[in-house]
Amino acid sequence: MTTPVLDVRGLAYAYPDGHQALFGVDLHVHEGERVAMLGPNGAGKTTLVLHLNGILTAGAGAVAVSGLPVVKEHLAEIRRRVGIVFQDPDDQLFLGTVRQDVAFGPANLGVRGAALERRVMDALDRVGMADFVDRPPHHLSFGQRRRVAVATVLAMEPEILVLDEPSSNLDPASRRELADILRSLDVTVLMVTHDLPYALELCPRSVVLSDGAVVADGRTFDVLTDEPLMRAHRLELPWGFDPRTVGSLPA
Ligand SMILES: Nc1ncnc2c1ncn2[C@@H]1O[C@H](COP(=O)(O)OP(=O)(O)OP(=O)(O)O)[C@@H](O)[C@H]1O
Repeated sequence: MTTPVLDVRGLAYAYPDGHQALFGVDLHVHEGERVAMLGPNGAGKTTLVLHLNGILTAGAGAVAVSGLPVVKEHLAEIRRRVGIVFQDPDDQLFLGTVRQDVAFGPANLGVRGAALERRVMDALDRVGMADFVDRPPHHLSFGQRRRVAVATVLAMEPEILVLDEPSSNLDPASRRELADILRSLDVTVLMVTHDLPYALELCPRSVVLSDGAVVADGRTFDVLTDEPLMRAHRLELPWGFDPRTVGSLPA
């Protein structure tokens, strides 16, 4: 078996106020997988994500990315390997033009000149935003800003792309277009979402986190059709949506 791109073992974490948010989480994601992380509000999904690039430090257990432990001395390399797209694109776009925002990360890694411009244009091409390179991000629509936020992360050439609620606040066409983009990327994906049809459409595998622990890990179709599991962990399909009539991706 190859080394997982993402290897989370026995991860436990309590916030400084004493609230225990994670209890011994295990999660292994291999190269090229697209995995959805599902779970009710307060399950610990964001807390887990914040451990993946060292924003939070494990209380117990360990996280490694392609074999490299997420610890203080490796943070710069870990942050190159793990690209996190946060729910609000405005957390990631703060410069005057789309070009500057997408160039920011690779420029910090020392990429310069034509190589930097290539990285920027490649990343924008992959999200269909190359025509917007000279525009101020704050003049773009929310959906366009989310795509640029994805490009800022792709420009770092990460080994794993972590997305927090990628479909939230998108209109149906933008939601579908982003799904097409995510499917076309040749990168390992971990996607936190409450949008269960999106998980089914994009991710062959889903992990369910509830009360800080993994309670299911398997084919998305199997998870979404396990009614007792769904009920026990407050997961609800949209009214009228039946995974059986949509089919599923191969595991
Ligand atoms: N800074 C904090 N200090 C104390 N407790 C916190 C803090 N941030 C989150 N928590 C608690 O930790 C638990 C897990 O929160 P987390 O944000 O990871 O859940 P989540 O699964 O991402 O939820 P959601 O689906 O609502 O985004 C919750 O009970 C939450 O109240």
